[in-house]
Amino acid sequence: MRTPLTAIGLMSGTSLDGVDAALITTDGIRVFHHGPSLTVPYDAPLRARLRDILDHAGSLSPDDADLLDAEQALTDVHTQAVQAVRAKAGNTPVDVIGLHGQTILHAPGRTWQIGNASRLSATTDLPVIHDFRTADVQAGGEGAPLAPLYHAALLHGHATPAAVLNIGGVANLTLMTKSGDVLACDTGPGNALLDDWMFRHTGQPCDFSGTCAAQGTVDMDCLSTLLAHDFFHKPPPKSLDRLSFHQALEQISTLSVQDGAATLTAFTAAAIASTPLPEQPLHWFVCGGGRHNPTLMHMLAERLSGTVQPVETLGWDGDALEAECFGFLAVRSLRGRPLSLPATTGVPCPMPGGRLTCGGISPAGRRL
Ligand SMILES: Nc1ncnc2c1ncn2[C@@H]1O[C@H](COP(=O)(O)OP(=O)(O)OP(=O)(O)O)[C@@H](O)[C@H]1O
Ligand SMILES: CC(=O)N[C@H]1[C@@H]2OC[C@@H](O2)[C@@H](O)[C@@H]1O[C@H](C)C(=O)O
Repeated sequence: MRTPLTAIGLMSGTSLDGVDAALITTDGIRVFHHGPSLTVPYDAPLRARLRDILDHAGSLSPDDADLLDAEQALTDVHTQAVQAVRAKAGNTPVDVIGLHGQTILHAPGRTWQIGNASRLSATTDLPVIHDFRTADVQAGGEGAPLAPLYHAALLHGHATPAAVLNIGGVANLTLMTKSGDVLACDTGPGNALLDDWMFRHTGQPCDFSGTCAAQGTVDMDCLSTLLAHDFFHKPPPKSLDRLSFHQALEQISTLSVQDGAATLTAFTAAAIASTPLPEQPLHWFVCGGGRHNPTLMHMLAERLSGTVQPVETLGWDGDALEAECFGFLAVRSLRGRPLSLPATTGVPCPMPGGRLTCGGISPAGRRL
């Protein structure tokens, strides 16, 4: 075992709701301590700017002035998150930051996360590992999902086959088989389509507690149309962009707000349940914001053969898991360990990744 390091992981997810930060102590194989975590929400103007960038990322140049300005604002929220976690942890020494950044585009052969590692390093006086996905994509992988090796580290010693299911803006799963193999993929939409539907029809950011969907009826014809998307004909490993299902809201546009919410919730659940897996999990452990939606959790339990429970039943924090993951991956990156495997991203061989940036700080004397 190599010396454990203390890392702060930072994740700005596809829901664009804010940056999650979490502190962990790990050697990149096992996790020795889960420290505090928190979310710093984006204010409405930053959220709107990020949404606009995401909608136009395909035509943006990396030196676009508005893009760089938004990136700076985004980075400064990340700095606040690091300072807040450090304060919450009693200013315990931290070795490294893992900065995922905000994905603004994800397509075959190209993945783009914004967030200025050099500025973050300078403002926090810490080394930063960032750009986690590029090496995988350049080697021919999907570049996502990257959480599986973290999920597998946490599942170590638990009954298998078991799955960890993250329902964020997009949903992704990790299966650990009976023999301990790890395989993974994005499964389809998570909450993002439902969020967009609710915002369009009610001005609310999401279907709080699934109450709107619970009042509606799933339109089976619309659901079949949604499930006919090409993505569901591809075998895993596979990954998605937040906008991959952008036509869905038009495809259900004639439905009432309640029936639309019910149909989109069923779409997320049915997409997960239809993912082809070599073994059916005995247990599904759910993390990400979707586990706060009882209508979605109920629809999942109806469609899956194993038990469906939030990851809190294992003592994990389902709102901090992705941020923790990028602290874990930062330590793996420093140690040259793979971040992805052929069965998690389709990369031809186990692939290290991430880049170290020390923006003006001296790495001397740091125990990396
Ligand atoms: N109380 C709640 N009731 C219903 N839905 C909720 C609730 N709390 C959170 N959510 C849903 O969870 C979403 C946020 O989930 P999460 O923070 O896991 O996403 P993310 O990390 O941004 O996404 P990704 O994992 O795709 O990067 C919200 O946008 C909302 O749809
Ligand atoms: C390209 C990108 O940012 N993908 C995210 C997104 O959000 C969920 C799902 O789609 C997953 O593939 C990934 O995030 C997690 C942290 C991952 O890489 O495992």
